[in-house]
Amino acid sequence: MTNLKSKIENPKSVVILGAGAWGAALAKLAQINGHEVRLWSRQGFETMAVVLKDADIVVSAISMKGVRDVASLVKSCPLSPEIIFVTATKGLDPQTTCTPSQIWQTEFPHHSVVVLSGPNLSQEIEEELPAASVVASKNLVAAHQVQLVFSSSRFRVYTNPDPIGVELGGTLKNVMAIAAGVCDGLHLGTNAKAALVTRGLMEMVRIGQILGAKPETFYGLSGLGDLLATCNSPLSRNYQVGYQLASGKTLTEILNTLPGTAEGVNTCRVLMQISQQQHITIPITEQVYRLLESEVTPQQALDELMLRDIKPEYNQ
Ligand SMILES: NC(=O)C1=CN([C@@H]2O[C@H](COP(=O)(O)OP(=O)(O)OC[C@H]3O[C@@H](n4cnc5c(N)ncnc54)[C@H](OP(=O)(O)O)[C@@H]3O)[C@@H](O)[C@H]2O)C=CC1
Ligand SMILES: O=C(CO)COP(=O)(O)O
Repeated sequence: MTNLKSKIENPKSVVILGAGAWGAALAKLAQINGHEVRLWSRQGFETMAVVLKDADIVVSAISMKGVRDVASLVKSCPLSPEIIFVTATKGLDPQTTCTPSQIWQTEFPHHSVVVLSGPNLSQEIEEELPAASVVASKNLVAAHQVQLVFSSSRFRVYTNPDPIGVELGGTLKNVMAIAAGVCDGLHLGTNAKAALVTRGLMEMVRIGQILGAKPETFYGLSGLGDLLATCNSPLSRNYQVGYQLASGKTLTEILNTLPGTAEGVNTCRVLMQISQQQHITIPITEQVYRLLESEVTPQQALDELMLRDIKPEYNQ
């Protein structure tokens, strides 16, 4: 355990890849802790090689669609063997169904890869409101290094030894946040929302276990915590997608005006591929998918869920 009140004795050189909402918020968190921070964006003037020079920690806050390209660009640059990679992306690769950390680990098999995920709506972090998050890795020494970089009196960071569970918690909840937005957009009430989020969590655990996550991880900050944040906040872009679908807008109209990325849209499609390959029952995800594909209306999606076969709460 480390006493945070002691001043930072070992400032790191931190590179943040992606200058979107989350990259900018993470850069600010590391900067206020006294670390040297450089932000890379594909729209910036500095080359990746220049930005990465002497980096200790490289944080990817790129949206899922750019992760593969950015990881191979990083691979083409000279790198210290000591660099720790941190991934903060909450998505799944449509081509391979891999998580972002699996992509980074495959590209950099000799480096430590740490997942950072939690209930962290970037606007609240920018407003300096208190929040907590999780850093997870097979290498807990590396996770602790990253914990030190970001921990402060307003950002409390925990370590966790289940990177795939922590990563999937943050990724799968985006689909549930779309469903929660629909629920609120249809004014279905608090009971309906509680049922949706609870059954959604069970669905997340079911998928997560098959993909190698520990069930208990989903009851922590990166699972239940992020589910509560994004299913209840209009700041969540995924929630906004659902809310606006319920108000009759098309997905194209919504995405054209949405500020930033709603990863749940792509994640939902990838989860349908996974559920077909692995025969996993994911009724809520399936209805969100059908809604996104305009195969059902919000009301029809609700009816489909309510009229499924009745069954015991556990061991469906
Ligand atoms: N915002 C939030 O509250 C949180 C977001 N996240 C996750 O972080 C990730 C980023 O989210 P957020 O910052 O909000 O999204 P934004 O849409 O604000 O930013 C996305 C970033 O990814 C970059 N990017 C996208 N495609 C490429 C590409 N092909 N090559 C290089 N860069 C690319 C964008 O660059 P450009 O600007 O040039 O398009 C931009 O810097 C998502 O996976 C999200 O789920 C996680 C926790 C909190
Ligand atoms: O992941 C997030 C908060 O933890 C951000 O949610 P959205 O991507 O839905 O805005």
